[in-house]
Amino acid sequence: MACEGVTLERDGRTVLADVSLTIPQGCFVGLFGANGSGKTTFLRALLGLLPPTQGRITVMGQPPAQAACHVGYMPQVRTPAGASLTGYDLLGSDIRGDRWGLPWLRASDRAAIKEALEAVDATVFAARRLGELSGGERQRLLIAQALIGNPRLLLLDEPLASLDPVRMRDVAERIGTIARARGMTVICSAHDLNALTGVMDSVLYVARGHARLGPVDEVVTSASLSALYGAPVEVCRSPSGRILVAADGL
Ligand SMILES: Nc1ncnc2c1ncn2[C@@H]1O[C@H](COP(=O)(O)OP(=O)(O)OP(=O)(O)O)[C@@H](O)[C@H]1O
Repeated sequence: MACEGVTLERDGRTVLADVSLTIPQGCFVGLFGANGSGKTTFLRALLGLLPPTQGRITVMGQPPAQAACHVGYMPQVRTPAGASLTGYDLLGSDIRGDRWGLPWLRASDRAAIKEALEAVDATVFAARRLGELSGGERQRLLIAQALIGNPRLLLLDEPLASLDPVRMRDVAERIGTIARARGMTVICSAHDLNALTGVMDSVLYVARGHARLGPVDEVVTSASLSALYGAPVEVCRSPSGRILVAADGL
């Protein structure tokens, strides 16, 4: 996907200004930035839900709305269907767009559901009602839902929120594995950089209306982030490789 001179506004206020970047197919990008910096706004623009006020976005060479059938999306505000539905109902209704559920699905649809559930290790609770699952378990089902249909571009808005640290790492690695196997591009917003290190190829940082895309070692440095934020940002690495980004307001 590519952005050329893209400006995005919400309610007449500029959120991102004159952003130009290219994400090659198959790249796993971690999307970071403070609250309100424009991560969700950017993802919605890639879905074709928010047209740029300036510039051009292309997804697989097409305008976003035309490419939407190749895009899987897990929104940040998650309101899964009724609490009495099971995970299988959730994923099945997504494929069929109706209320009939798994028994009416084709064998290929069932295989797609099985693969998506296995990808996030959610098979074991997929037959239980959504209302009886923990927040993290429901979250894994929603990631599975976004994987259905074999998207070429997967947009995940804070999929790791409310997962415990071990599960966070596990889910991130599972998404990375399936993305590599399918050659799928992933843009995954998160607040903890360390949850995605080793999985992501690049980081995309957004701040003050600007965006910076590149390898972790180039973008996540004190100099680069201080320039992006327009204020001192300190980046430290622990002996084990964990990255700490510290600044007022981050
Ligand atoms: N529906 C909306 N109408 C008007 N303004 C909005 C709307 N949604 C978001 N905004 C504004 O757009 C800006 C960017 O919000 P956005 O949700 O993209 O940030 P974010 O980086 O995803 O934040 P967070 O980390 O808190 O989820 C914020 O100033 C926010 O108040």
